[in-house]
Amino acid sequence: MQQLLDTAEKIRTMEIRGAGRIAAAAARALRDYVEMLETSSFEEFVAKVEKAKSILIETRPTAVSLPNAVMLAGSYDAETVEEARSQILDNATEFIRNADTALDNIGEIGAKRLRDGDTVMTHCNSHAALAIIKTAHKQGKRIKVYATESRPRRQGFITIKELSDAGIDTTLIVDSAVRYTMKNVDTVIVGADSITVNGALVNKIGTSQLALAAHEARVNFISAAETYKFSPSTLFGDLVEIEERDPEEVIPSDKLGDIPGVKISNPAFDVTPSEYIDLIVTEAGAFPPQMAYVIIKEHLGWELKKMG
Ligand SMILES: O=P(O)(O)OC[C@H]1O[C@H](OP(=O)(O)O)[C@H](O)[C@@H]1O
Repeated sequence: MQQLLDTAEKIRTMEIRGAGRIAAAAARALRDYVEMLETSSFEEFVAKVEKAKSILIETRPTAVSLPNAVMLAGSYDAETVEEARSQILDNATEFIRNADTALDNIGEIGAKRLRDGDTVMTHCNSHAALAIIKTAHKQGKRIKVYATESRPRRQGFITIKELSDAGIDTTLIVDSAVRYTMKNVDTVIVGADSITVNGALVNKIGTSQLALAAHEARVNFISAAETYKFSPSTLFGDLVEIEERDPEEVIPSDKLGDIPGVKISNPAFDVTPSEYIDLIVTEAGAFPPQMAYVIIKEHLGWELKKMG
C-alpha cells in the first residue's frame, strides 16, 4: 500500500503530471498493488482494491483520465482472488501499453493537419499536443511554435525545453500575449484533461482564452486527446469538477502577509465550449467535438439508457 500512497502523493503534488501520465502512473500503481495484495477472502480483496482505486481517483478531480484508467485497468469479472488478480494485471498492462501507442497514433494523425511552414501555438504542457508537433517536425515540415508560460506553475518551461531539444523553432510568450500573438498563428494545438459528452474541452486554465482569440482570428483550434480523456459520466448529467489548487502556487506564502484580507483564487482548469473547437485528434481518428458520444459509447462502453 505504501507504494500506491507514494504514487498518489506524487500525482497530487504534480511531481507526476499531465492527464495521460497520471493515468498511466495510476494504472501501474494499481497493478503493482494488486500483484502483491494478500487477503484472507475474496470480499477483503474487493474491499481493498476498491479503496486503492478511490485513493488514486481522488488525487486530482478534473482529469477524467484517472477514473477512466482505474475503470479500464482495474476491471474484473471474477469470483476468486486469483481470477480477479490475473484479470486486473492483464487489463492494467494493456492500458499502459495502449496509452503509449495512443500518443504515437495521435502524432501521426494530427501531423497531417500541419503544413510545411506552419506556426502553431500551444498552451501548458501536453504530451499529446507535442506528439503532433514533433511528428510533423520529424516528417521534415518546418514548424514554428509559440508556447505560453502557463502561470501559475509555468509548465510552458517544460514545453519549450522539449521542443527546442527536438530542434523546433520555439518562442515563449506570457499568457497575456496570446491575443496579440494570434495574428501570426495558423493552428492552436492543446491537450485535454476531460472532454464532455457535448464536446466541451476541460483543459489547463487559460485554454479558453486561446480558443476565443483563435476563433476571432479564424485560426484552427485542435485538441489532442486520447479516447480515455472523454468523460462518460457527463452523459448522465455529471459536471466536471474544476480543481482549485493552493493559493501558494500564485503567491508564495511569505508574501501573503503583505496583503492581509486579499483572497486568492487558483482554478487549475477552464472550459472551452465545442463551438470554438475545430477538431479533436484521438488515437482512434480525428473528428469534430460533436462526435464525443461515439467515443464514450464505443471506446468507454457507456451508452444512453434504453427506456421501457
Ligand atoms: O495528457 P497530456 O496530453 O500530457 O496533458 C493533458 C493536459 O494535462 C495537463 O494538466 P496538468 O499539468 O497535469 O494539470 C494540461 O492541462 C494538459 O493540457
